[in-house]
Order: sequence, then C-alpha cells, then structure tokens
Amino acid sequence: MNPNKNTLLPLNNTVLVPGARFREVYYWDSYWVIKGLLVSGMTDTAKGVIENLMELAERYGFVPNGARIYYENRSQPPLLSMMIRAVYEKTHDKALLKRALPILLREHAFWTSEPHEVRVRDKNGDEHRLSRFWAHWNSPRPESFTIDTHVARGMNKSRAAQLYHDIATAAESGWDFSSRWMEDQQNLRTLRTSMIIPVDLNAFLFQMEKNVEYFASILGNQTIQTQFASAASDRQRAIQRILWSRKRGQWFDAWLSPNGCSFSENDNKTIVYEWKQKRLTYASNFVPLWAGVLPKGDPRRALVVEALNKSGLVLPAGIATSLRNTGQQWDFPNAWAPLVDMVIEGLDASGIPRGKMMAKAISQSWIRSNYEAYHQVGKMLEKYDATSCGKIGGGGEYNLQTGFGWSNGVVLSLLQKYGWPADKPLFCPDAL
Ligand SMILES: OC[C@H]1O[C@H](O[C@H]2O[C@H](CO)[C@@H](O)[C@H](O)[C@H]2O)[C@H](O)[C@@H](O)[C@@H]1O
Repeated sequence: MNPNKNTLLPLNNTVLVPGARFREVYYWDSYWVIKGLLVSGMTDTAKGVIENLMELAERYGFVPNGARIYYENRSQPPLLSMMIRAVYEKTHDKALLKRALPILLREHAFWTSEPHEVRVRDKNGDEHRLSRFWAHWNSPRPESFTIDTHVARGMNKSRAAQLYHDIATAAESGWDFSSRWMEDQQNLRTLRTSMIIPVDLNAFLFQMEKNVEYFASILGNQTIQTQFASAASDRQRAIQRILWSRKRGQWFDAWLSPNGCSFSENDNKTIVYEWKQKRLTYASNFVPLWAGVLPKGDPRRALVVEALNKSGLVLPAGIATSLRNTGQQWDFPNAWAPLVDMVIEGLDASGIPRGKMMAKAISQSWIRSNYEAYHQVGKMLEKYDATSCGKIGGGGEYNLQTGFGWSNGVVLSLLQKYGWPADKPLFCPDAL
C-alpha cells in the first residue's frame, strides 16, 4: 500500500476491523474485539492488536479514533490500558507491561492536559480536575463532509466552525451522535460536546490510573505507582464531588458554563469553570460502577443497582442507550454491545445479589436477541433495538452495519462467562 495514495495508516501487525463500512482499526472497538480474541484463544493476535495501537500512540502521542489519516485530529474512549490488563491477566507477560508503561504515561498526559483537562470547584470551594472530549478540528469531517455542511447550513463562519468542532468532538466520545451532547436534546445544531464533563470518560481515566498503578507495582516502579495511586484517588474524589448524585443513585454529566468562570487560586491564569449536572438518563451514567469508582463493600453500590433497575434503560432485549428517541444512533431504542457489556460486568462485580441476578438476566436477553437477529439477517450487527428480542438497530447518519467486531466479542465473552442453560430455548420467546 502506498501511504501517499491511501488514507489508511500503515500498521505492522494483524488488523481487526469492525466490519462493512468500517474497514479500518477503531480505538475503543478494539477492547471488545480483544475480549473475543481471548475467548477464542487468539492471544498472539490480541497482542498484535495492542501493538498496533501502541505504535499509533507512539507516533501521535495518543491513540487516534481509527487508523485513517482523517482520524488524526481526535482520539476515542481511552481503553488501551484495559486491553493491556486483559491480555496481561491471561499471559502474565511482563515484557508487554514494560513496553506499554511509557506509552500509557503519554496517553495519560494527553487526556490530562489542556484542552482535555478542565478545572471546576465543588460546593465547598475545593478545586478538582476532570477531563472532557476535545477534537482538534473545526471543519466538516472528511468522512461525512456533505452531512456536516448540511447540518451547519445558514450558520456564519465562526458558528459553523464551532459546530464542526463539537461534531468531531462527539466522534471522539464514541457516541456520535446522541441527545446527550445537545443543548435541546433533539437537534444536532445544538451540539455542545466540548463543554461537557462526561461521566464515562472520567471513569475510563480512573481505570487507566488504577491500571498504571498496578502495572508499575508489577514492574517495581514505586515512583509511578505512588503518582498514579494519588491521581486515581484525586479523580475518584472529583467524580464523587462533581458527577455523583446520591439522591438519584447514579452519576450525571456536568455541563460547563461558557460565561461563568473564575481563575484558579493556585495559578491565576487557569480558568475554573462553573458547572451544572444535567440529570438525564443515559447508559453512561452507570459506567463508574464497571470502572470500580465505588470501592468494594461501599453501600452506594446498592443505590446504583436500584437506580439502574428503575431507570427505564433495562428493556426486554438489552440496555437502551438513552430514554430519548431522536433518530440518532446513540439514543433510544438502540442497544450497543459495549454499553451492554459494561453494564453487565458492573452489575456482576457490584457484590449486590440483585445486581448479579440482573447481570445474568440481561446477558441472557442480549444473547437471545443477537441470536434471533443473526438467524434473520445471517450476520452479527453493529447495534440492536433494546425494546424487542431480535429487533435490529437503526438511526443515525449511515445504514446499519454488519460484521461486527464488538458485538462478536461481547457475545463470546458472555457465553464464556455464563454459558447457556440447557433447558432454555435460544430463540426469542414469541418466535418459538
Ligand atoms: O463515519 C462516521 C463515524 O463513524 C465512526 O463511528 C461509529 O463507528 C465506530 C466503529 O464501530 C464506533 O467506534 C463509533 O462509536 C461509532 O459511532 C467513527 O468513529 C467516527 O469518527 C465517524 O465520524
């Protein structure tokens, strides 16, 4: 392949792609692809997937959205450390950790420096640092150029540039697109992605910090171990003070005020934003349970399990992404394998008996629905519809894609975890 005539970024190891339209490596998809590879005993291939991402991170200082030239302006949800942990737990390969550590430090610096990192104060006036998504781009996305220019029609140059930035930033979040990032929760023209502190991103960064602490402890690097233990505990405190709602038993995204801000006491040049939780229901509100933000035995875990149970997101065929049907793909009624997996794993690890039961029940309805849809379409799908067993997903700017990397990975890992009860039919109840 001639890199001057192709948008693909060259990689040195086996490449696994999501499928159909998506013929290149994607960052956060790779975590669930690796889960599937590990279930299939393909550990070396999984290592190769990680090596590809590490090479990209060495080249750019972060892992790009995907292996295409037009994805160089942004990353995606940072799950590299989770991929490394999954492979390490199978192989105990210290050489992998040794190679990964400096790369993870660079990736951490990318997410914890401006403009990704922002400062906010809690109700007691204590200052905290949390991160947001932020693409370095303010033009239409090359891969969806006509669509983006259409969305920005009639806007003046600077308003359009701001919108293009928030569109690309939504792509960095992996949730492209969702009412979650819209001021009025229905119109793409009101996207404000870069002015939101997202729950899931900070949960992923907490995990990254805990993983780096763990890897450093294995490698005997006490300085990094201590530094990251303290980074994780700072973020845990910030997540609890800014994003948690005890009353609602879940975490909510915080919206930054573009006008309301002051300067940091420690350094009078850095902006400290005013913020407000937007208390809307999204599957991402429950990601911190998966990421272990609440320690083992913490009574708040039971509140989260109860809140999820009553959220309206748990439906007959999986977990809905949101409660709002906007026609966007990261909204109701779509159910996505990565979100379903994080919810199931979080419930299972909660230590709450009801949570464990819910995890198993959601897993069964998900496997059934995937199986039924496979039977109808002959392929695994990118997303499903949570409202009814076997129903396929839709919405958004492109047609439903088949293949599909993360759906395959999640179904394999759930089958490995729970098996399938011999006395239970695999087809949807009303299809029998
Ligand atoms: O081409 C449109 C957009 O497509 C990608 O996003 C969607 O597919 C990815 C691959 O499965 C997935 O990681 C992402 O969560 C999906 O929303 C791409 O990541 C976007 O940057 C791109 O504009």
